[in-house]
Amino acid sequence: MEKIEENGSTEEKQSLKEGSICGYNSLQHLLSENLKPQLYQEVSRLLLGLNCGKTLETIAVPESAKSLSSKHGFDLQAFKFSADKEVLREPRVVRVGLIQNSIALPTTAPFSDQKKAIFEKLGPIIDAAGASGVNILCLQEAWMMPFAFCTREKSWCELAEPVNGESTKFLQEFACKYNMVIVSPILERDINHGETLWNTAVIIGNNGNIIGKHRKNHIPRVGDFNESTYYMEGNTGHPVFETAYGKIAVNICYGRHHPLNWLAFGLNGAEIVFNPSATVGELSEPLWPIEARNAAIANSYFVGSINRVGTEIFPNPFTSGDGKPQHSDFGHFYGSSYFSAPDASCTPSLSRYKDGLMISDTLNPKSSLIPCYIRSLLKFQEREVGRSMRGFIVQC
Ligand SMILES: NC(=O)NCCC(=O)O
Repeated sequence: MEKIEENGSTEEKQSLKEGSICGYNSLQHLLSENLKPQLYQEVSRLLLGLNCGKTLETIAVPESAKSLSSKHGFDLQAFKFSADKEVLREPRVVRVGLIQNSIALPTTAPFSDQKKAIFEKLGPIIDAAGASGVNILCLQEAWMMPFAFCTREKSWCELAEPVNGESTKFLQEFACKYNMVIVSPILERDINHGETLWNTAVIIGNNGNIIGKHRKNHIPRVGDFNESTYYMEGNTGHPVFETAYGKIAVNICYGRHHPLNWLAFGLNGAEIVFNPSATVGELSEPLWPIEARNAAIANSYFVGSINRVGTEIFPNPFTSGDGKPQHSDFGHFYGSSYFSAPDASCTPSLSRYKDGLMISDTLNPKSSLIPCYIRSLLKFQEREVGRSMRGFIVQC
């Protein structure tokens, strides 16, 4: 996107409207457009780290994925984390995808139309992931609905679905078509237990089978994020799911602020942990590039962080008991999805305001040649902390 005119106030208004940073779609874009190439390289080295001593390599995606991205206007980026080759084992490369998206219709549209429009919008992005050979794909938190929890209105509960509901069925087709594991974070209605609502990630296997589910461990009660009106604190512990491509776990949104969540998933053997989120600039943007990346370093696994995009405006203004005037939106969901690796390197982030697909090749993080920054600490954690915690952890 072109930078808009130098006039501060016009720039500011435009940025607020679309969610850009002064006209740029990401911090990396802002820096690359304004710094001399050599300076940008240095800043990038410090901001994103180096993988095997080098800037992270990009990978080629097929023309069909590129044309889906330009036709449907979503950001598409693809990278490859490397490691030294082992002599006795082939590398186990897992191609992972993250999707961020805005809602597709105004929140005043009939619920069924809203959901259908999100399905339609996601189809081409999932197709691009499939065409690019993605093995494991993760969507954003509560991807099948607007993030209505701020409103505290009961009607939005209607959008909740059973684990094997409409959204799962929609994704099962893609899982089969592309032999792809899909992590689908939804608002769950537990029809077998009094219709209790949960914030749940459904793990769909590469044959379209349901491998399992994980329910969000920690509910935010911060400003507009009073989500406890809608769903319960999860009761699934810290499961790790054995998929055809590797062991994965899901630390849903607010759970990323709690180091023990990350540790527990690591102790249970996760190789890749996803953090599907819905979070806004004012609240968490300075934390966003730090927490997941730190978790990858501290626990020696890869992390895929996903945040939704856009500003969602609700029909009835609401307050959140925080003394602030009533308002009709949460703020801007700033996207910026990215991957982090155990050696402290990370990808640039996706756009701050556009839908996007981030692809990255990861390697078996337990391989002795993955440049983990603190491998010995992980061993210590497994031995000392694991001994005392294992009893509490639900193993899949
Ligand atoms: N959905 C959710 O857990 N939001 C929390 C926002 C944050 O802490 O970044």
